[in-house]
Amino acid sequence: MDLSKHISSAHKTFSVWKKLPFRERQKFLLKLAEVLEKNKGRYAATITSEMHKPITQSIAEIEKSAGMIKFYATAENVLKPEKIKTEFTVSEVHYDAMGIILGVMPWNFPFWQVLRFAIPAILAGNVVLLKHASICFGSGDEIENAFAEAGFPESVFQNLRIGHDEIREILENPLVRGVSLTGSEKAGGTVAALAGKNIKKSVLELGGSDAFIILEDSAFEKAAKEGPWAKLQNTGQICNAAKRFIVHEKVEKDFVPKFIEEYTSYQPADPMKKDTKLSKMARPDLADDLEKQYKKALKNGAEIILPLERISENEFRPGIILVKEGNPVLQEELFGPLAILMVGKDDEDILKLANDIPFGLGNSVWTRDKKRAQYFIENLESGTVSINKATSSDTRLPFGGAKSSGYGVELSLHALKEFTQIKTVVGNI
Ligand SMILES: O=CCCCC(=O)O
Repeated sequence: MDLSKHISSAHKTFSVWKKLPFRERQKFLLKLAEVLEKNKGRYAATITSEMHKPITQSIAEIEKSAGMIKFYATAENVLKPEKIKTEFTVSEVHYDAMGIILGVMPWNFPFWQVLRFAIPAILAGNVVLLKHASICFGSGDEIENAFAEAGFPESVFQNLRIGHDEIREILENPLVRGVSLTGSEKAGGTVAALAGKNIKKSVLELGGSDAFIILEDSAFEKAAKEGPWAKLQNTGQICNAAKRFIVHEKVEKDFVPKFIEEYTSYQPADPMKKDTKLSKMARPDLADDLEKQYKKALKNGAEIILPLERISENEFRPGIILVKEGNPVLQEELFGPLAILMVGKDDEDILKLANDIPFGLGNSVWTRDKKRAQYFIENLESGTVSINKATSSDTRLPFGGAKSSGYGVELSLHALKEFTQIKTVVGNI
């Protein structure tokens, strides 16, 4: 592929797009949201055929994406110049568009992840190149076509059917000013190093192993109902899924049977059927990795609560293991239908278990006691803390990670500033 052709076309468009007023750019977004709503059945079928997500979850992904686009289409312009009081007649902060931004995006939410990065970047006046996961090139094409159908100028958004090797060439091009990556820690480190070498801004949204903490004073029946969904939607392949269920020892006996009952209602089935809640994993090699982690956990003392049963090359009956501190599997992300259960003796112990991992995306705490909730809010090391609800992203609120889960912010009005150049204007005129 002639990358320079795509980059120069993007650059040409950038010089016009960045000059359009914020409100004019927003009008294109409203049309894009309409296109998504109109074509949602087709887009959802593409997602499911490419990465096997149950069809109702693919539809929900398109609906959530359309809602997010509408949020930005009607958002306050937080990028207008800010006046600062000084002794000068003019002192202002401007937020200038940066240029071409590359998105390196994963297969687990083939529309949502791409759009939640691209929309605020584009609304801020940038243009976008996409390197999608190779199993989701069809979704990438659909997104590019959706921009065209909504009437965006050509090359505001381009899907490049390229491999990892071309990322270097793109980031070395001086017209490309930044990169946003959602994916593994390994991919994030590699791409961020390339960006750093070329002095380009990067935003990283990486893995997680979030805790779902159930204290003895909580509405634990509700937690037992929501917990399995928090773990198993998208067949457990979500960065901010609840991956470790840390239960207070005083409620273990009440919580665990209810949790297992709900958990076993998730069994793999045809992803195209409307009542399917769990499906195949995206690729057989990912199922191999999960099975290896399962075996490693057991070898290091984990106990089986529910066995992880492989029933085809990329399909499992979901499993649960009871894991104790020190098991090396706790330092890894389990990206699939295998949950970890841990038991803590008091709040301090539970907090220690929750934080003792390399990641920090979105922990969830269940308690009726405001003081105890406050203790966890202040001390959990993660980008999000959810109280008495499962963690999930919300367009209106910032989304990002702590520690090895990444850096930078997506969603909310904060994301609008991620790919802007702050320009200080000061003096007398
Ligand atoms: O893998 C990360 C997916 C994020 C899903 C969400 O936005 O809730």
